[in-house]
Amino acid sequence: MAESCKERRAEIRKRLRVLVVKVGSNILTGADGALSGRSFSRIARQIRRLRDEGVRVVLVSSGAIAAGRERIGFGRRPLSLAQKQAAASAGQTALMGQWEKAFRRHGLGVAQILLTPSDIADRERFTNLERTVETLLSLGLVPVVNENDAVATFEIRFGDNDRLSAYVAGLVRAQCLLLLSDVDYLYTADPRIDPEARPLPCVRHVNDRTLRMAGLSRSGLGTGGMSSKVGTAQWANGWGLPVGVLKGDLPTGIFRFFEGKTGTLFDTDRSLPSNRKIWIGQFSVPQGELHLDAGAALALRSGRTSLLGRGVASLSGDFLRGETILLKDPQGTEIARGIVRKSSRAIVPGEEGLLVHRNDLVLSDPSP
Ligand SMILES: Nc1ncnc2c1ncn2[C@@H]1O[C@H](COP(=O)(O)OP(=O)(O)O)[C@@H](O)[C@H]1O
Ligand SMILES: N[C@@H](CCC(=O)OP(=O)(O)O)C(=O)O
Repeated sequence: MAESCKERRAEIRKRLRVLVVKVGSNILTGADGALSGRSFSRIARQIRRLRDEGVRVVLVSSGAIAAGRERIGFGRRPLSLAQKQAAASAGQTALMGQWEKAFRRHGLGVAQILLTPSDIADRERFTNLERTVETLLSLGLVPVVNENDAVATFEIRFGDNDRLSAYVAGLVRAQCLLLLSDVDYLYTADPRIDPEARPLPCVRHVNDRTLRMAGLSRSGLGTGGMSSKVGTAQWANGWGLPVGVLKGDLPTGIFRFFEGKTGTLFDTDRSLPSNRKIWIGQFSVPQGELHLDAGAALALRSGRTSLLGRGVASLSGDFLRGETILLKDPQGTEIARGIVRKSSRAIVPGEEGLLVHRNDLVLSDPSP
């Protein structure tokens, strides 16, 4: 492995205070599809060690649907959405039971959190959630997060836990996200299909080529496949979060990852913003737009000024004070996102007054 990649992992490890670990369904189940204790206990042991070394860990665990299939007797046959949701509901208790047992052996308690995208998009729910997770961590518990599959619909769902885990990492402002899978690296092609595929220890800029390597295939019980891990890494790297993909059922895999001995590091040279800025820039759903004049657009791009009403030429959408809006230049290009201090009804374009404070502004990436 190139020295710089190894050094980066050591650096991330040194700065690590909060880590999010996501565990895929495949490593939590045996060949028969039933939950199998081995990975649970290996992961719990490593998390205990991390905790002893001062790292707070939030777990995102898949496996509810796999566990529910077994419980209900669905086997491996394709399921309708309603059947999957029923399986998730029945399986979630079995899944938590396994985590509870595994962590108890190491003197740690667990706490369950089930999320839907609206819990993240709404500022108040997001901050409540943040407080809850923070309290759980300071009480020494391990939060175990999963999607609330029972209520999620096709339109309103994270879709897979790779993406959910990046949201959780933003929520707790983790310095790293680890995706534990049944494969030890991102390879140049799916290693189950192409025996010539080479492992990639370090990826610096995820691009279309990287996304193509992951293809569309996925293993037995997984939902997202490697492509959802690579897509998640691309998104998370974009706002400053390094992401690792590694094999999850090894006794000391997490430590070996940070020693540079296994796994792929999707690295970024951006520094991690505050979680408020992560929320504004990535997680919130903009409710409207302010169209700026050329002077205001230029000033805003410097990233150091607040937006005053006199720089606004027009607006669109129906938004409330405290919601997120897009700020666009006269050509219609998005410059930034920010939390607005007045509702759309109270704004008169061109009129004096603070509309978005610079602390509530996040500059958007210039389009490539
Ligand atoms: N380029 C690739 N490198 C590594 N694994 C790949 C690649 N392309 C496809 N895969 C497949 O992705 C699978 C992991 O994704 P997935 O089944 O969703 O697991 P999980 O349950 O851990 O989320 C691997 O088992 C592997 O066969
Ligand atoms: N919420 C689902 C997990 C969906 C999912 O992303 O699964 P995986 O690809 O195994 O991480 C469950 O608990 O079964």
